Amino acid sequence: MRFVKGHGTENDFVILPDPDGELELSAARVAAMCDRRAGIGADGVLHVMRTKLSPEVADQAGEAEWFMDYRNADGGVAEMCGNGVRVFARYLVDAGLADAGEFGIATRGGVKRARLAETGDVTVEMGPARVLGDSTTTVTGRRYDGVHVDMGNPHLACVIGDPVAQLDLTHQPAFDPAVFPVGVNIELLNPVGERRVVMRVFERGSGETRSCGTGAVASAVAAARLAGESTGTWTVEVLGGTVTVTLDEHTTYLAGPAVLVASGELNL
Ligand SMILES: N[C@@H](CCC[C@H](N)C(=O)O)C(=O)O
Repeated sequence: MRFVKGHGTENDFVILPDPDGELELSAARVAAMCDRRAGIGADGVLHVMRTKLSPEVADQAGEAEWFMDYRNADGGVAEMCGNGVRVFARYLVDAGLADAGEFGIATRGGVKRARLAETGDVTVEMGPARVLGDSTTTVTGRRYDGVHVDMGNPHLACVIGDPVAQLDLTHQPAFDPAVFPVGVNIELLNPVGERRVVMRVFERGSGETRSCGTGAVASAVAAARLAGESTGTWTVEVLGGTVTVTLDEHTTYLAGPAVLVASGELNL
């Protein structure tokens, strides 16, 4: 079967075009594709299906022809992926499945509108960031306070005093399963200037990744709260580059590069 490989600030994905939903995408198959030694290697899979043929999101078909069925590297299903939507939009336009400009993409977290700029950047309206309270995480024995932010998927965004560059994120940071019964994506961040933060992330289902779009929005929300702000544009530096997050009163936007790097035939 045909695949494309792409990334958004080095959050990388295997894209699987399957318009009519013929592919049996088991968790084991996804995990095998995402394996960085025995497979193609990726943080997740973007399964491309027609919205109207996907019962989970068929109600979004009037606003979005294509459904981004997102899977984490461990094979688990996720509601949303911010960098994934940006790469998915780039793929749809390159494959001739959508016209450049603005269009909707169906996700388990609702329809997201994407816009491609001539520079190659893709901006996505991510919808409102819902702040649901506070919680904590523990990384190598140190406890950090954070904000629980729902971006369609769950986040705990922690503004910390320690430099994030020095953190060991090779193991799952501890979190409160009563607050996050289906797991959580954990962001750790330092403010480094006017509306500018450095972020690292440990993603549910993938481990530490080099970027996370929904996590960048959650981080901007946490940093803005600390600064006593609720709107504005924030620059989020991640290991794989830089993304821009705009918070307005009713919604949020994520912008940054989205590139396709390879395509080929997958031996199932
Ligand atoms: N990297 C993504 C988020 C992918 C899903 C996440 N791991 C989850 O399980 O919620 C992004 O760019 O937002």
